[in-house]
Amino acid sequence: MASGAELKADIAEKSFGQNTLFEGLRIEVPAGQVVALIGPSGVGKSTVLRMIAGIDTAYEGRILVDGVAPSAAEVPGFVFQDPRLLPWETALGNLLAVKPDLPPDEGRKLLAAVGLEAAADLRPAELSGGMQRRVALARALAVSSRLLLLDEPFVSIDRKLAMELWALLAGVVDRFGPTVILVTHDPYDAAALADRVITLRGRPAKLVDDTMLDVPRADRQDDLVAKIARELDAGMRA
Ligand SMILES: Nc1ncnc2c1ncn2[C@@H]1O[C@H](COP(=O)(O)OP(=O)(O)OP(=O)(O)O)[C@@H](O)[C@H]1O
Repeated sequence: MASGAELKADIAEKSFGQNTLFEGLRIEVPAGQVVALIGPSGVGKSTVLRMIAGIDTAYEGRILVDGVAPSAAEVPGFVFQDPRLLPWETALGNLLAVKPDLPPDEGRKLLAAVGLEAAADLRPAELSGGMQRRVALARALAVSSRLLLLDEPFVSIDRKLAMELWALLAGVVDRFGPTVILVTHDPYDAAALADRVITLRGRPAKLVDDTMLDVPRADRQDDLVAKIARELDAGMRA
């Protein structure tokens, strides 16, 4: 199994005009860790992801992915709030669109890993919303199984579907071992999935909490997830 990427972010300053989002924010993530980055809307979570991905380079400081700048590192897999699939491509075609050299058999295996072996040749309009989100996850894995950046992938879906997707993502993590940064404002996502939860708050945003969740993911029953989520929520608001 390929190991996940190692991340080191030392952001001296990140501003949009007069709006200083970060001043002295340091986050280090060892290979293969699943980190949930939580905090209120507008605190700067998505901006952190864009900087790690090398999409946003307008900051002072240094981000290293496996010891090199994001622009020189392997492109990460990105999952957005909405699946953003190409409507004219099949599920498999959507994987090949971002990774043209992916052998189709490998693409089918990735789709099978997210439970879509029978849907590889269907177009997005023929897929349910949950299935489209699975394709988006398989597409991210097609790009990289070493670093997955997930930006609110469970937002605006009901809890039942979110729980299905949590289980799916947990399976992907167990199988492929990527480093994952999961941005969410919902502490339930973090409680269900993360090894570690980092809470950001304020403007400029500070790292106000950094907690390891010691109970293995597979052993977190619903009531424990709810309890951890309540504690995280209280910490986010404190
Ligand atoms: N391209 C941009 N130009 C100017 N301001 C921006 C830009 N991108 C983000 N911001 C501002 O930076 C702040 C943080 O935005 P960001 O999207 O990173 O927050 P977030 O924590 O991910 O919020 P949400 O949970 O609502 O997505 C916000 O005040 C936003 O308006």
